[in-house]
Amino acid sequence: MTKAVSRTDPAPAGTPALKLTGITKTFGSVTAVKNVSLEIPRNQVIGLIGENGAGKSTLLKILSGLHEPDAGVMEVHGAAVKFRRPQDAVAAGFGVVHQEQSLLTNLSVAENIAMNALSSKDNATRGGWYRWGQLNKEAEKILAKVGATVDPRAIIGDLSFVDRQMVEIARALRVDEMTHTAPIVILDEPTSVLERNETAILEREIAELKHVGSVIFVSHRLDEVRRICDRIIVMRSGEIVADRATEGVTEDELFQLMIGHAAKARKHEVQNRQGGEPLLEVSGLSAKGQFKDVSFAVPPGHCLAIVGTIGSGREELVRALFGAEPFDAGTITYQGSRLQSWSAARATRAGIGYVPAERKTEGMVGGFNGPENMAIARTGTRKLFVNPWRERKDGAQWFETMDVRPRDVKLHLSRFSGGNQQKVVMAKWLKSETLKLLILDHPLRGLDPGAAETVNEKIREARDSGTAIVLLADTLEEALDMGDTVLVMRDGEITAHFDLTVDTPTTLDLLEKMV
Ligand SMILES: Nc1ncnc2c1ncn2[C@@H]1O[C@H](COP(=O)(O)OP(=O)(O)OP(=O)(O)O)[C@@H](O)[C@H]1O
Repeated sequence: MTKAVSRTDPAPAGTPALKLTGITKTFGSVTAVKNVSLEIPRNQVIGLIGENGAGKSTLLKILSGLHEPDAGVMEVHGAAVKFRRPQDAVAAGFGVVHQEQSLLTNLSVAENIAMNALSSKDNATRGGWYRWGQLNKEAEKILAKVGATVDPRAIIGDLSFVDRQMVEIARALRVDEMTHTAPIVILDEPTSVLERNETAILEREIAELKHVGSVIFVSHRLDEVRRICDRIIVMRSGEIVADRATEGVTEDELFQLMIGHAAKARKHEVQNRQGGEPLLEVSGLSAKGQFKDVSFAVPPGHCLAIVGTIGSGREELVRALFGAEPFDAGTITYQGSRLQSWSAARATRAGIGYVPAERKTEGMVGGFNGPENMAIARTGTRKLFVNPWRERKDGAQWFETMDVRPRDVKLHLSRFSGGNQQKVVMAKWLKSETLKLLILDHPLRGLDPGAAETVNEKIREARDSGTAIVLLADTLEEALDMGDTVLVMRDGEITAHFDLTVDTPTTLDLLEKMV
């Protein structure tokens, strides 16, 4: 049961929007959130950071009514609350924007925004009929509040990714209209799938949000957290280890607070790895409406980074290289042979690995444990004849190498934090002895800076031992750091090709060719 809090019954001035005292949540032997106490005032943007598995998602799930804490007290605008289901959290004024977008792409903006309300009784319907005029008007009002200029009648599927994200935020804010409570908006890595230039737009909008309510912002990008947030809370092993005003705290300090030791920045030195027969050669490759006339070559032991905004066609291109999507003109030559009929199963048999961005749906099986996931055979099923003891021993070694936490090889992958799942998906490919080409679609997405460095190190090791890498990086800095060559794509075409052994482009040079 949730005690309703309303603007007509305001809490005394200075009462925090949210107060947690001694919140604890345990799963079996793991205490994911340990005795957490914090206060969030109205009209502040709070950053929540921590390593993979630090307990951020669990805390957010408690705030959004998905988990009940084992102990502790939650107060919203001065009143104690207990959330048993997500609707209780919505009724108390919590709006959540999850990591993965949850909009229905075939419905309009207004319909999606209203959906938050349609499950509860409000004035969106009368006598069972939706009042479209009213829904559109309300959507327009809420969108204006977040400064978005999206047409409420537009179909979600036609919008850019950033616009969709704005609709997600507007929808989260809908709780304000429903409950007349200053909302507490939770943004769980809302920028992790955005390119830097798109992030800038969202950053401005988030800064605006604090005039309406309070914001809890989770991100692994420390520079972004520093720019957007007034205060930064650091979690480590389920506990709050620091709560700092943003002013005067540096990225290095934040990093140290998160992991407990100093960063080991290591700049990638581009060596001249050119030369030798290309392992992969793409010539005039086209797929209608996705990419056009794409040509490049990748020798063994070479990393090709491809940058571009959403809609540049680079995701579709790499999926075509892996045989997961068709192409209708041009040629792919691999190990000297022109590919005739190509499929993901053939690609895998030929030593090509692919780590998809959508790892939850394509990269892992949540109901298998870590070693089982790493042993998944090419067809997506487990091998028929496995030695379970070996599988587990091998898995345990990779858990160590990739620093997967917890080191529990029996635990189903669905029970791991997002970042730790990503490490297992990466290990699955990196451990393959027959790997010749590794295609990585946003391999660092969701990883904390320490884990990202570990994964990059493993990618470099694979490259140095002769594996060719095609990388869709999360950031331009990452593309420049990891790539030997950088290709820029815009609207399906290659707009620039930088050979980093001779060219020294800046992120701005890349950006110019992207937009
Ligand atoms: N349903 C569950 N069952 C068992 N253990 C869980 C469950 N959910 C989370 N955990 C464990 O709780 C700990 C905290 O996980 P949580 O997902 O909150 O981390 P996080 O900080 O959000 O990490 P990330 O940045 O990787 O998303 C981890 O050790 C995780 O394995």
